[in-house]
Amino acid sequence: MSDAQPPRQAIRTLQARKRIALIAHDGKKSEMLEWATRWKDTLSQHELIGTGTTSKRLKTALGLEVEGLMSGPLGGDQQIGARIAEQRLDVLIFFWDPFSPQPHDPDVKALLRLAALWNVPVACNAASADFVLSSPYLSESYDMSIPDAAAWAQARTV
Ligand SMILES: O=C(CO)COP(=O)(O)O
Repeated sequence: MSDAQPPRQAIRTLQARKRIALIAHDGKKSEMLEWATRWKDTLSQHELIGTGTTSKRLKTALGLEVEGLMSGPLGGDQQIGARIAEQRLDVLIFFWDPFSPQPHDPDVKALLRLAALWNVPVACNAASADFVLSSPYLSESYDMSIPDAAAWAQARTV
């Protein structure tokens, strides 16, 4: 077991207009479309990004503006993870499929780890996504605690 962890926390302020990632595994894509249809007006007030196929489906079916990254199995989850590490993502809505093993399972796990690490709000199903989108914090600025990366680098002696 390692006791290596960031020695203290820093504050990160999220702006009122959030950067929201939308991702759904194939078995969950229709559920995501149904959910996003219900929340279309709210979603359109924020900046949306998504993995390749999910973003394409949302754009085509709902006419939402969504920045499309790579498809998940081709590295899309890792691209979203990079946005989290760079503090360029505020909310993650990820309908992952508990019934289908994915070829890129390690990428999925890595993405969820980074979201947990950087204190990014995550919803992994429609009910939790309803809670996140109906939160008053979604349309306000919000101060959250994140690991202090500079203090971590300084404290490392290995
Ligand atoms: O596989 C995914 C997330 O792990 C989603 O990728 P697509 O949106 O390209 O289907």
